[in-house]
Amino acid sequence: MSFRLQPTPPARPNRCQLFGPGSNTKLFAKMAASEADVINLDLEDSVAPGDKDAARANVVAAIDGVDWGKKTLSVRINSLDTPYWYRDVVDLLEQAGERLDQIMIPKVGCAEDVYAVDALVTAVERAKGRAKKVAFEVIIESAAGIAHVEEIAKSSPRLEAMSLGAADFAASMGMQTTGIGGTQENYYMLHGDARHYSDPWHWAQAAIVAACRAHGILPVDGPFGDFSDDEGYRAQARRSATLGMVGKWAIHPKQIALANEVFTPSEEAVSEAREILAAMEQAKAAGSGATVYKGRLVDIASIKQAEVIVAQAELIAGN
Ligand SMILES: C[C@@H](C(=O)SCCNC(=O)CCNC(=O)[C@H](O)C(C)(C)COP(=O)(O)OP(=O)(O)OC[C@H]1O[C@@H](n2cnc3c(N)ncnc32)[C@H](O)[C@@H]1OP(=O)(O)O)[C@H](O)C(=O)O
Ligand SMILES: [Mg+2]
Repeated sequence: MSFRLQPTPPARPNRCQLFGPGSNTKLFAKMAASEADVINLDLEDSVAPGDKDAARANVVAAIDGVDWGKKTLSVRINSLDTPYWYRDVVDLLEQAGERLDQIMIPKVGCAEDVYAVDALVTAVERAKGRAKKVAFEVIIESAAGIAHVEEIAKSSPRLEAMSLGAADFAASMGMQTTGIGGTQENYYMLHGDARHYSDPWHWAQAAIVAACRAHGILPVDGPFGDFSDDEGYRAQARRSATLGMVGKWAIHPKQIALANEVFTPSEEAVSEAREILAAMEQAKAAGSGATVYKGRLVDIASIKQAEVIVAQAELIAGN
């Protein structure tokens, strides 16, 4: 470990972020009753330009009018290249109560984007005497966003989470696809006659995870558009979890259980992690820094790996 210790991310469950358009009030109670850890009420791309004002008013009313239980409640504002975002921020913080936990800033391209929202949020919070500081989450979904991912990750003490937005990211990168996440038919290696599919999202996800882990932010995988494809969602989510992401978006209620399943460590994984910790306790008592567990090496680094699994399980069990 560096002399500068790796900061700890917020200790709250973030296995599934369920989205719903702010213009569709019929969904709000269903979202609140769901098993998602985080709710994202959307003012951005799922809301048509003509519905922006009504959606904003719906969301302001729903923040206090709906019982969101223990969920993290987040509102996605419009991006900084639109005329809508400042009104989103001002109305949310002037008119909604303190139940609002988080603002999601989409299409962040540089640290200054977050700085601008922070300045406005801070001014309105002070003017209104709001006791609770609202947190931020950002979406990396452009070439600029991924190029500046580390400076974005350290852009504000309000920042708690960062997601990959596969659709806008693909468009910004000029990728030849209309799919939102998942396997891409033309992204393969040929070995003889066999096609071996690679993951075109992998490098961006890995960059996000590294930036987040370096700065104490939760890395989250974004949407998977084909909500009729459970196995495709599961496979994408498993890759994300293996890389170090803590959760994934759901754009349909079908996807909530899938996310919760993948991002909750299995009983088997937790008991194996506890066995590794016990084996290392014995090794340490015997004056050794390494031992053999089920025929494989475990050492002091294995303690930290096992602690990640146990900590994830305890965090979820405690909520
Ligand atoms: C890609 C970029 C993004 O911006 S993703 C995030 C923004 N998108 C959204 O917020 C879309 C959210 N989803 C929906 O609006 C809908 O799910 C839908 C339009 C995709 C489908 O709705 P539909 O009603 O047709 O679906 P049904 O199968 O009939 O619904 C069954 C049942 O579930 C209820 N339902 C539907 N959606 C939700 C929801 N989001 N939350 C809670 N409940 C929901 C529905 O009302 C039905 O209920 P019932 O009638 O059975 O009581 C990204 O930025 C990028 O760039 O990548
Ligand atoms: Mg987007």
